[in-house]
Amino acid sequence: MAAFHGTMSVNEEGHLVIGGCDTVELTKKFGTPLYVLDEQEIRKRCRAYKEAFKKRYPNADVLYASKAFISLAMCQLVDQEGLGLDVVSGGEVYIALQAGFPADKIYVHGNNKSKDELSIAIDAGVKKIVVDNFYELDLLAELLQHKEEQVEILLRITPEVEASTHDYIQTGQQDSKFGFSLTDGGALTAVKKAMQNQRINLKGIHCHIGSQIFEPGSYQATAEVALMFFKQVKEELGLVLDVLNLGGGLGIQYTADQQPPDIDAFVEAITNTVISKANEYKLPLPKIILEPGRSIVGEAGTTLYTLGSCKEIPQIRTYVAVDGGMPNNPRPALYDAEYEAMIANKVNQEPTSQVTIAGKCCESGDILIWDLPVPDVESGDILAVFCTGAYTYSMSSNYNGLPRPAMVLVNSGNAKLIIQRETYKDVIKNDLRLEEYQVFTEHWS
Ligand SMILES: Cc1ncc(COP(=O)(O)O)c(C=O)c1O
Ligand SMILES: N[C@@H](CCCC[NH3+])C(=O)O
Repeated sequence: MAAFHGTMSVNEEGHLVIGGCDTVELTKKFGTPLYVLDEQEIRKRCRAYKEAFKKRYPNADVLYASKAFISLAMCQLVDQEGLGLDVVSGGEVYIALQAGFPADKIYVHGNNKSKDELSIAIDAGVKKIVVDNFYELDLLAELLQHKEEQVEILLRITPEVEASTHDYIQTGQQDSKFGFSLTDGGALTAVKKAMQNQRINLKGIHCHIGSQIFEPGSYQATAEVALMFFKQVKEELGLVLDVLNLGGGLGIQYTADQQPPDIDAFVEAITNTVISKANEYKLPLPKIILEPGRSIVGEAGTTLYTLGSCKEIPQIRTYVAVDGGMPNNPRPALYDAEYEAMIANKVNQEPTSQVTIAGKCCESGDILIWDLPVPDVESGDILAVFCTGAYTYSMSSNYNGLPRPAMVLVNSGNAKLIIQRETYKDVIKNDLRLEEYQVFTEHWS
């Protein structure tokens, strides 16, 4: 049987319970597919990061990487827990500000920020920018000529550390679209350029080596590279950098065979390396920033689906389809991501067979789980897919005209609807009819 996560348990009816809520009852009230977020689990993980630093390295900030999952309620929750926010687009800045997230705790990332995105952020009081490339440095300089403000920046460098994870989510290797290169001197040139601009306050360096990573050693290697660069900047340019942001990326336990380090051990490994290397290079201890996404929200999420059609191919395979699929969770199709799941209304029943869980899209690749052990199943049963809090809703689409599911935040027997289910009307809310298009062309001529 798949292992429980967070506050999960089973009740007398043999139903899966999350945050004190019977998941079968949740589906009756809110329909399926339904994303369920375990509030206590999210808060616990935010606190674990904060605590891990507080007891051994207080000069640290933890930012939640909102790309994993952002919504108004999630921003509020993260703010209540005292974390900052990593955003990656004008849209994410907008959501954060609409949620009332403090602008001075937001960091703007991205490898191709537009002038508008930068300008809107700065005007709204968001003044911490992680600069990725020379184009952006020039854009920023141009923008700041017409503004009063000074901005704080970190320069993203490519540490040339290859983390062990799926190729699509590795970002620290030399051949990567992200960051200034160390080997061709680009990173040092960027520092010089930033130092020449009075409106730019260069605080430090950012590195992010990828996502769903289990080895603290990859972070230790990254910290070593970054601090070596701090040393070079100090020796060659006389500038002492204050901030080292080592990105996000700590992995989670999607399946029983995956063993991520716990948050405390992960932070300990990083702080030990930073302390020892800073001492070795005679540098003051920098502020450390981490920006976890998946390890905050991933295991806290469960997606509930209703089982529908079934196709049995004797001696080969049985496909059972759910009422969602790749539009709500594109990760299996994109990365061959594996998930564990159980039948939420038959938790105590022993498996009798294996079935393959298919989505409802017109794609053979729309398979959520291959060969899942299940008890006897029938249409109408509820499937709970675990660890779907990160990179599911945030990467969802309306493919095949499917409305996005609703989301509830559960805690102590209460379920709060934090994202409404899209309607068919929502699916066409931006569409215009041909005659409306005519109106636009007349406008331009
Ligand atoms: C710059 C940056 N920071 C933080 C994150 C968050 O990563 P994760 O969700 O794996 O913690 C990402 C995504 O990989 C990222 O690109
Ligand atoms: N979207 C990826 C992770 C990329 C993280 C963003 N840099 C995933 O679902 O695993």
